[in-house]
Amino acid sequence: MTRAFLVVMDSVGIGGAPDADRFFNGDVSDTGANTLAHISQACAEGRAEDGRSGPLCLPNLDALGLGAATRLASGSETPGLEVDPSGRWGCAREHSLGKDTPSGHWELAGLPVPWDWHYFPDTTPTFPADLSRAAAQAAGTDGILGDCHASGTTIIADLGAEHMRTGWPICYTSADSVFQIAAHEESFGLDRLLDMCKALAPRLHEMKVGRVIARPFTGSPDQGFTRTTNRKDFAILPPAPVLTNWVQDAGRRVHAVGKIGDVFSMQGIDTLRKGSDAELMGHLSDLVDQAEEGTLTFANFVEFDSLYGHRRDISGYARALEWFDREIGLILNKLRPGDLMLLTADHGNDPSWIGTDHTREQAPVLIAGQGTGQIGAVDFADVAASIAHHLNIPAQGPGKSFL
Ligand SMILES: O=P(O)(O)O[C@H]1O[C@H](CO)[C@@H](O)[C@H]1O
Ligand SMILES: [Mn+2]
Ligand SMILES: [Mn+2]
Repeated sequence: MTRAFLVVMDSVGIGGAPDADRFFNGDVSDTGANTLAHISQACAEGRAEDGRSGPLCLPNLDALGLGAATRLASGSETPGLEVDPSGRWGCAREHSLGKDTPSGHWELAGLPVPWDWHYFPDTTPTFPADLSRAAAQAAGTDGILGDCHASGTTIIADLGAEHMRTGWPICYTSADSVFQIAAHEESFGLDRLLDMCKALAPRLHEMKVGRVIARPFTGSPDQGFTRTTNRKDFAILPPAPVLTNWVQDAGRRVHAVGKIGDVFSMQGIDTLRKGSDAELMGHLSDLVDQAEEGTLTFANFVEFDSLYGHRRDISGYARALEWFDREIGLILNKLRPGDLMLLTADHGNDPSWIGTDHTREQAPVLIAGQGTGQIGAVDFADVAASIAHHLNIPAQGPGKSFL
């Protein structure tokens, strides 16, 4: 028996999506977006010097094949990431029609999304009137604030004071299929916000809106407002069994780390560990020490995306990558013979790109513990099939093992 560790570096895309021209940030298509390559180029050119300096330094990820995978996916230069890989490596493309977290994770788990998500138009108001009324009713207020496309940090800066004065929840969306509700943890109440999201979720899921997301924040008009880590996503249930179910159905256990619990609505998950990315790294390290033979550990590190990609903060994204590289190096050293650790991403979020939304890109596939060599260009669903193959359990869906 062996163990598998599937680690999603949220939004660490490597460019080259063949269908990028069908995805947009505002009016601009995602053709040419490349999260990793553009960060490495900015670092090499001295354009990412805030809290760090010089060329992007990712020796552990590059040794696994990150630079090589980026060049394979997109042909882009990756200054600073130039070694010959000693891991198994390749790039993966997504087929689902969304470029968000559920689409990416479900497809990596073997289930390309079989429907078109519902998106709200980039108009104000963005929500149909009956939905806004239902949201106000769920909050017990006379109305809602926002009702538009927005960046989550900008909208609480703009509307946080009015929210505290009126008590009305701030409802907004993005280029993703999401209904987000921001509310103050104390003045509005965290439990009340979570109850409101839970009450609205079935109606939105019925419309094929992928997620209702609680976005609690703290602070004051004088001091400014800050989001807390009590974010919670209420996602549509996957419509068919996914990797986590396959593993459980074979009598094995599944350990989830981070937002994996929310993304799969806890389907097929035995244990869940949450926290900041720094805390999640500790949980992943503990699981490498303790996870039982035959188990799957499935982790997501979200802060690349939430703190830096959406905020278009190149230096911050580079710092996060360099931190992750140092930490994962320590964990890779602890893998046991036969273990597999596969690092990948669910979509891109190029911090040098226009707008604040995700970017359609290919994902890296970096495999530790299973020898050296190129796996080439594969599909997201092949990741699930390969992990099932490694664990010696039956797979479902369209994926084919590259191991
Ligand atoms: O700007 P914030 O609130 O971080 O929102 C971002 O987070 C959402 C869910 O991951 C995305 O759809 C994007 O809009
Ligand atoms: Mn994501
Ligand atoms: Mn995101």
